[in-house]
Amino acid sequence: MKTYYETRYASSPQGVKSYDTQQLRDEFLIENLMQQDQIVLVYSHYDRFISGSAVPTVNPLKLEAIDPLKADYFLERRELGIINIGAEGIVKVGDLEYVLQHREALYVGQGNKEITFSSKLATNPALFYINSTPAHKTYPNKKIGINDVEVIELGAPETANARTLRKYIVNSVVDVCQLQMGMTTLKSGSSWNTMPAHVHDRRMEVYFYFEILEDQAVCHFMGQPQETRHIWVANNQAVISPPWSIHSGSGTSNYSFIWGMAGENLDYGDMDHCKINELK
Ligand SMILES: O=C(O)C(=O)C[C@H](O)C(=O)CO
Ligand SMILES: [Zn+2]
Repeated sequence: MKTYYETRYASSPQGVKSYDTQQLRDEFLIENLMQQDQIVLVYSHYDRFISGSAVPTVNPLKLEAIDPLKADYFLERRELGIINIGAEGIVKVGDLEYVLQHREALYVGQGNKEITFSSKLATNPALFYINSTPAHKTYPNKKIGINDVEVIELGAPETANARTLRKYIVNSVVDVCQLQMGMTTLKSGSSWNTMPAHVHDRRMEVYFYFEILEDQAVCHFMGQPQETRHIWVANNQAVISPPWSIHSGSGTSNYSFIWGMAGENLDYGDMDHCKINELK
């Protein structure tokens, strides 16, 4: 089977208070991304956000509609964002081919029927990370190269949170219905992402962690600001963040992550920041 999918339902903050470690992981952690020769998709009931991956080697992989969509094709009522974190790959949309190098992205608008993923070299494949959200309108497809992104430097070495944030799929770079995607890379010696932490009840978010060194991990924090929980995350794993939850992490070494979100608005800056010394 080339496409594997699973569904995750929404949890209330009250319910999550009593979750044990395994239940937290079952509900919010996505452990099986970046499987060779497979498309893996996780359909979340938070804003009907899909997170997934495609790792083609010898043969191309076709993005097919999954049963929860009850659609004739995947993008019938959806838009798609793709970021390649592997070697050179090609995304074919209808008759058009988009070559994506390492850390390049593609936005694909609603209504495109045929999407296939392939790698230039089967021995050194592309690693496509995928996010998709419901869409009401078709916007043009757009490749986003490393020079097209908006770059922000955040944090400081003194507070162990110096990092570079790159906005790939935001409405100042590409027209979208509701999807936003970007990448954040921690500077050497810094460990904390998204600290000070925030919530945005208007949008859910998914963090996909990569470039975590072997034998290292990131401790991801979630939950309401005064009722936090943690989930240990390994390389190429993602965490679903409900709209009511903080999403922040501290690594035992350097790492990067791709954030993707959707919901009520396209305002990246719409966040309620939490006071660090008031977190519980
Ligand atoms: O390091 C950060 O700070 C982030 O990457 C924050 C995310 O972009 C985010 O949570 C946007 O809402
Ligand atoms: Zn956020």
